[in-house]
Amino acid sequence: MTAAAPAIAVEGLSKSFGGRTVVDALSLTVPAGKIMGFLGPNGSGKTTTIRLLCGLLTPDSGRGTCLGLDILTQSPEIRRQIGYMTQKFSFYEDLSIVENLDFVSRVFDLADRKRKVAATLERLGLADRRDQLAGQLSGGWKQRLALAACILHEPRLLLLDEPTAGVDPKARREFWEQIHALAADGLTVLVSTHYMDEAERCHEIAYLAYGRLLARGTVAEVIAAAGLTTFTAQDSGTGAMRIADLARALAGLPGLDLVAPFGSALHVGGGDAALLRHSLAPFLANPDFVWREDAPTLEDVFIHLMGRSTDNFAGGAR
Ligand SMILES: Nc1ncnc2c1ncn2[C@@H]1O[C@H](COP(=O)(O)OP(=O)(O)OP(=O)(O)O)[C@@H](O)[C@H]1O
Repeated sequence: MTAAAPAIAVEGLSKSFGGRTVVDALSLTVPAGKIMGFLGPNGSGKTTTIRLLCGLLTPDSGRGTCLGLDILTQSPEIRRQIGYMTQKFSFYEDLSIVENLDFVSRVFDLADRKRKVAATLERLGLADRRDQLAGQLSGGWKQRLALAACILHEPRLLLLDEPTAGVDPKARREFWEQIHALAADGLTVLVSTHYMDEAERCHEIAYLAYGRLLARGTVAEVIAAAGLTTFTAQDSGTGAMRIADLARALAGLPGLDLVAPFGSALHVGGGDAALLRHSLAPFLANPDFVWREDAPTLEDVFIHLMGRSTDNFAGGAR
C-alpha cells in the first residue's frame, strides 16, 4: 500500500440477517492517517459494517480492501493489522494493568512482548498505574486499558466501536487526545459514536441510517450539504404561549423538517427555505418569542437526516 492509498475502500457492501437488510450497498473510503467518525441511530448498521470491514462477517455482496488487503479473501491478514475495540470488552479484573497487557500479548503470541507492553503503557500514559488492578479502575481508565490492548500489536488501523459510551466528559476528552496522538503517529481510526462533540473531533464523518450512507465529509461539508435553514426561538417571557406550545403548533407544518427543543430554546429548520419561512411567518411575528436565524448545527443536520430517512423507509419491511 502506498502512502496515498486509502486505509479502507469498499463499495456496494450489503448484509442481511433473516431477510432484513442491515447494511445496504454501502460504499466508503477512509483516507490513511485520518480519523473517520461513524454515526447513525441505534441499529443503523455501524457495528455490522465494522465487522464486514475486518472480515468477521462476510458480505452478501460488494467488495473492497482494508489496508490494501481484500476483505473477501484476506481477512486473517487484515485482522493481524487492525485493532478492534468492541462495545463490550473484558479484562481479568483481579490482574493489574500490566498483567492484563502481558496476558493479551501472550494470547497473540507477540514477539518482543516486554518491549511492546512497556511501550504501550508509556504511549497511553498508563505507566504510573501499571500495577493497579483492572477491576479497580474508573470507567475512563478501563477504556484506556482496552485501547492499550488494541494497539499492543502495533496495528495500522483502529476500529473503535463506541469506545467512550458511558464515560464522563473529562475522560472522554482525554481518550480523544489519545486517539489524535495515535492518528498523528500515522494510524487510521474508524470510530463509531453517538456524541456530537466527538463527531466534531473527527477529520471526516460518515452518517448511516437503515444501513445506507446518507452523508459523508468534513463536519462543515456535511452541514453545508444538508441545505438546512434553521431558526432558534426563545421565550420572550411576555406572552401566554410557551416554547412547548410553539413546538406543538409547529410540528407537522409544511416545510418544518426539524422541531427540536434545546434547553429553553427551540430549534426549527427545513430543507425548503421558502416553504419554511412561509409556514413560520405568523410565528415569527408573534411577540411571545424572540427569533434568530442561525447556522445549522451538526445535531440539527442529524435530526433532519434521521427524520428524512424514516420517511424514505417508512412502510417498507426492511
Ligand atoms: N448476527 C445478527 N443476527 C441478526 N441480526 C443482527 C445481527 N447483528 C446485528 N443484527 C441486527 O442488525 C441491525 C444493525 O445492528 P448494528 O449492531 O450493526 O447497528 P449499530 O448501528 O451498530 O447500532 P448501535 O448504535 O445500537 O450499536 C440491528 O437491528 C441488529 O439487531
